[in-house]
Amino acid sequence: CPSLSQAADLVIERNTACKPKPDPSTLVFGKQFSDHMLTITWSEKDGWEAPQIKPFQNLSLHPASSALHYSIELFEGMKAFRGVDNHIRLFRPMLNMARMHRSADRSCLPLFDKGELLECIRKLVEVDQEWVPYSQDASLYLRPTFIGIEPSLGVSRPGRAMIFVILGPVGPYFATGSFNPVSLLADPSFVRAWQGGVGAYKMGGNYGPTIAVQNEAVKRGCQQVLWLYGEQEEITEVGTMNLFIYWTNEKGERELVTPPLDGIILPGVTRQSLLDLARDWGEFKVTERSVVMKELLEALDAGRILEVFGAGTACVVCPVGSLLYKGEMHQIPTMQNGPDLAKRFHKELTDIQVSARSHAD
Ligand SMILES: Cc1ncc(COP(=O)(O)O)c(C=O)c1O
Repeated sequence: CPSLSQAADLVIERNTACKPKPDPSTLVFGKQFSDHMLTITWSEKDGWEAPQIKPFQNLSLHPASSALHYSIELFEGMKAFRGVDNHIRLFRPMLNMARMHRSADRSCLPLFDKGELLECIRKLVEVDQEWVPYSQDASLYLRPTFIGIEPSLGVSRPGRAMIFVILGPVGPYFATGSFNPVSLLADPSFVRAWQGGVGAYKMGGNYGPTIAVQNEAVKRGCQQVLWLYGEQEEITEVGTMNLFIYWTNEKGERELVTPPLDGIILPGVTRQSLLDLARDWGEFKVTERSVVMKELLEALDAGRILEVFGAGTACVVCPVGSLLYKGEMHQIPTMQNGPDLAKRFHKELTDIQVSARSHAD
């Protein structure tokens, strides 16, 4: 980085009109924001400017800004938790910084120092620490965002850019006690990402076009989209979650399978964490490989599927109960085979998030 933005240079302007904090039981994802935000601007000419923490406010952008025209935009999604010991912790944040760095590189946005950015984010969370809910069911969602703000309509590498980070409290994905399986639409006529594309990067441009497909899923009585890929109909990921299948494989072994990081799926922090936990337990085979629709349906028919679930920051783990494929609804026995692996992962991960146990990368 030509001129490194340093956390030590942070300028903090405190908000003198802080808002009342919402009741954690009434939170709706993405609608409430805290009192402060972090901004760091960059220009080709001057490099990174001193990071600023300032009152939460609107951005003022040139209408030709490249983020608005060519989707030169990327983001991250991560959470801060208030632990049982009242300490506030981020969950494996360096994995998010590393993913953000890769997305920046692929977006032709300037590279940044991951450790320094994380320090600025930590400081922001400290300034807004009262926004981290005093509840083990709720958390503070962090949305680091990186945009091209080049004031020019030329389709080229932006000469100006801005990182900003906003925060908002979020409630539990599942209402207390419920862990309801979702239904998925698997329709091969829709494609989210492809080989050589940018599916592995968290760019805004990957998400906007999925909304119409999500609406189609709801129209057909499903809650989420299972994205398939290619002639073989490889199973890739679900909505904004990575996918896991727990089954008895063709050799008769108990196995947890998840699609590989082959450039099509997002390398999820939760995905990595489940793989780490399962390998640590050593109780069943853990495999990263692609599974095609035909294999999944054959295994279902043969009664070999134990559980199917999604994994992501929002829900941690989300059980899948049915699959609508070519007009036929297939039931998946997740949560019916006990002991439930999805539930065990959910408990283990949420316990780590609110405890003083290691959060090491
Ligand atoms: C497309 C997609 N896949 C998977 C995930 C899960 O990633 P993570 O566990 O890092 O939240 C997300 C959410 O960020 C996502 O948007």
